[in-house]
Amino acid sequence: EDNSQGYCIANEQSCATQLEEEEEKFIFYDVNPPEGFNLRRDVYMRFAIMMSEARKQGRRKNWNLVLPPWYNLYHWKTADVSNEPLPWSMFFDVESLKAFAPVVELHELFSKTKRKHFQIDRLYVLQNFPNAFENGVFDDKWEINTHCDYTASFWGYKNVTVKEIVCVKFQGMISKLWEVVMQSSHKYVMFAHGEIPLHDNYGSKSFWECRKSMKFSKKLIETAKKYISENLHCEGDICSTYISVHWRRQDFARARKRDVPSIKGTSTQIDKAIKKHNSDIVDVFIASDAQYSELIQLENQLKNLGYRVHFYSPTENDLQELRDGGIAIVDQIICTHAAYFIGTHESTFTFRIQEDREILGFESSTTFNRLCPDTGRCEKPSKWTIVQ
Ligand SMILES: C[C@@H]1O[C@H](OP(=O)(O)OP(=O)(O)OC[C@H]2O[C@@H](n3cnc4c(=O)[nH]c(N)nc43)[C@H](O)[C@@H]2O)[C@@H](O)[C@H](O)[C@@H]1O
Repeated sequence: EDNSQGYCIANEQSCATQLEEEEEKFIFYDVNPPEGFNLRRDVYMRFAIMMSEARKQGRRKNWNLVLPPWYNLYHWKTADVSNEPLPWSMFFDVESLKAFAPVVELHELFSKTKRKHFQIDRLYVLQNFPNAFENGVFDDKWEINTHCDYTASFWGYKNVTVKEIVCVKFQGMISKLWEVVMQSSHKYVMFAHGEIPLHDNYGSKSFWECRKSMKFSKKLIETAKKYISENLHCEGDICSTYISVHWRRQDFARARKRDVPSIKGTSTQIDKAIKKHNSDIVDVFIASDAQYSELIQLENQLKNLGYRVHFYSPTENDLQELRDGGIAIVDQIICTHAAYFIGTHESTFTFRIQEDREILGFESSTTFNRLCPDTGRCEKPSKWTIVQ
């Protein structure tokens, strides 16, 4: 450092450039490939809060978080939509994210550095400790693991590589990750398995501030609002005209039979909930990943009970423009504005809808409701209410 300062005095122009370069550092992260979109949103929040809390404390002001492009998500199955890495602006209002934490899109960084080939200095591969409760306690801790085997992939970019890979066993709060970051003076540091570090304070004031900053893109909001206005006859944020259901099927219907109802059980529960909440409601909006044949069965059963059933069915054009990820968000926004919402047990897709309803100010009894299995126990959903 002394040397570089000496150089700076001798040559002011490069001094400025050099210091500026030294100031800006970047954290990249990635998430376990099979994880879905809505868990990834929570992982983002952990990193964004880590950055913003450090800044609030007047520390690490030169560090920025690189938003990992959305690439090749397991649940995005529309085959004929081209499979390229998507920026966050496809789904979110990035200016709003930036107002909460120092984040940058990967393509912004590419254009800033003007390089054809981008090399990350060090990649830390996070791993779980084999025994989280060693000696009966869950301590926050980390340690370098010399047994390390990892094939890195960088959101589909062939021109991104890494100089050095280090495996780190990690458990505990994400703020502890700064200790790992500060191991070196590198400029570009990446974490794989970003889902391993936990929130410092789940449900705290800064949690909700970050959550509020995760506004969806204008395009997605407009698409959902147009659908609500045309099909569900509501113009405002808090609609009284329809109820919404997130009916998660696929792997949930196969592997979580004890948590989810049959198709018949679903229609019976929806009918019961409407009668209890407001028997004047006839419009039911269903968001689902179910197969077409299952949707038709549910629709017929609800029709027989006297309801009008609505699904958001994108046109080919919508699908090309919004992609699977955007279509799912439109479903979520429509669910968010309903008079009453029923979700699926332990689905992060449902959790994100519940959070948005908290932000809009719905009565929590209209939000924290779930579909129960046809028989057996049905635990009430946890109420993660907003902290202002
Ligand atoms: C058991 C776990 O469940 C986790 O799912 P869970 O939390 O529901 O929620 P997500 O993590 O978002 O993953 C489910 C994905 O399935 C699609 N999907 C689910 N429900 C709907 C819907 O109502 N409408 C539309 N359009 N799409 C839907 C969507 O792509 C969504 O991101 C998975 O991420 C994990 O990989 C694992 O399978």
